[in-house]
Amino acid sequence: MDSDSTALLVLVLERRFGVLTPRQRAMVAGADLATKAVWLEALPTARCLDDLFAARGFQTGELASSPAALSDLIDASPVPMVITEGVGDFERIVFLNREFRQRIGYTESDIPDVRYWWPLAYPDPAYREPIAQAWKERMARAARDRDRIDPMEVRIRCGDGAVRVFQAHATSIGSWNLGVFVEITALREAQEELALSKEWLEEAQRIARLGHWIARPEGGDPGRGTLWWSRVTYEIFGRDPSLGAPTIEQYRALVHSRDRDRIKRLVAECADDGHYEIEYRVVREGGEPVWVRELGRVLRDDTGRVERVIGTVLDVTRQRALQQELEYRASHDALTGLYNRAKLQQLLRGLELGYRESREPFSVVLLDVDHFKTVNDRFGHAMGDEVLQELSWRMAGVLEAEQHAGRWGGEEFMVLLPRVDEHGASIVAERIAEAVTRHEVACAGRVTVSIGVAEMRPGLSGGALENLADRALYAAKGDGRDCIRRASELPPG
Ligand SMILES: Nc1nc2c(ncn2[C@@H]2O[C@H](COP(=O)(O)OP(=O)(O)OP(=O)(O)O)[C@@H](O)[C@H]2O)c(=O)[nH]1
Repeated sequence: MDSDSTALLVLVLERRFGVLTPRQRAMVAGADLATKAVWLEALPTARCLDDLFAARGFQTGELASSPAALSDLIDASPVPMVITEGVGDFERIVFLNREFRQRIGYTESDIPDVRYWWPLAYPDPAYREPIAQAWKERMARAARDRDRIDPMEVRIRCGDGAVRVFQAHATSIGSWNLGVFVEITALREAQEELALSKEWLEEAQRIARLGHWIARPEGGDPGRGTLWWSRVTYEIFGRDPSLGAPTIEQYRALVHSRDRDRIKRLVAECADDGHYEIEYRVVREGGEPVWVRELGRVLRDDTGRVERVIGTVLDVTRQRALQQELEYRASHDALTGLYNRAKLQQLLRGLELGYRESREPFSVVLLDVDHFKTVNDRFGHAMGDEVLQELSWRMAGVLEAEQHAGRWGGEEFMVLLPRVDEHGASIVAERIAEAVTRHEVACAGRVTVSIGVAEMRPGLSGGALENLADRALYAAKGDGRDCIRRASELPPG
């Protein structure tokens, strides 16, 4: 009986406080029944094992000697407990403690043996049968080995109709079995709620293309260490989650080589509050490029070492593409694909500024299609459009990378030539004229252009330079068209 009471007490204590140390086990084994009784009585109010072992003030010879007294103590346990006798379908309910009766809502008269218990606790046969089978097998094994069963999670329909979740533990003591039902309904509900919130968060992040992550640098070096990524972060970076979390080095390998150092610098130099924001390219496996916007926060310890970096990552590939398209449309002529007037003016301002600061020469070429009205009148406006497109491509084809061609308006075009003087500009103009007139343009036949060129000079504004080129162009028109005139050769005025 004494070893049985020790086993019982150890079980009860471990359910409440976790696994006992060998010293604590020895204390329990060495205690007489009266002391054990005191401990069990103090169990509901004890905060820790030391509290319990310090409990005094309850001594009755009766408790020490009577098995009935032991059931009184079990009755006081804050955990639902049941004492049964025998195994299998004939497992007889001997005793249900107060907590069991109150929480699970049945009394001994409701469940004389387990055959009554199963249908009450588990009304759905599809759930009941495997549970009953597993319980019987475990109890038979526990009885044979005088051991405990592996705890089982069960969803019990209680007397009040509510389904509660318990972790059922049991141990066999002689011909008796002690079942202990630790309720984990709140835990499971919280876990389910958490899982659901996680699922919703993930779904919301998937819709928004937004992931989050935590970096734990090694030795304060943000370039080395481990990362935690949310599921959507894996999707954005195109990494298979089954490969596990990447190291910081593996993450850096996914970042476009031209952006890596920019990120490193930003993290190292970010503002006092630790926040930073950056857009960079990620090259996914297979080479697919993705643009991301990262918002991060660097957390440092008291010595200033980087402890953690946390942040979000947003896939902005679509926005980037849209932004690029808008920028393209705002700066390019829809018909010819060359720069539009606004962009030419902006480039002209830039060149003018450079000239003022360092006297770097540049020239403007202004070009107008000759008798273009006739093309429209003879072949129609659509053919006129085609002629303008064809001329644009021919013109762009003779220019170098930094030489900018654009449509100044109607059938008039401008070319900006950085680091080119008027002489160089007239050579470029000749090349353009040659490219335009060399072949006939579709069914419009041979098309010619008149060109004016002008070089930036001290005291001129960009607008005045453009006027000069315009005057040179008019001179070319006046001289019979299909020719080039330089501003420096114009009569004064
Ligand atoms: N098809 C087409 N025609 C255009 C476009 N923009 C302007 N034009 C036409 O270009 C013609 C320009 O005519 P004018 O200014 O009289 O000049 P021109 O006929 O080229 O004569 P010169 O410049 O004196 O040689 C007009 O008929 C405009 O309608 C365009 O985008 N497409």
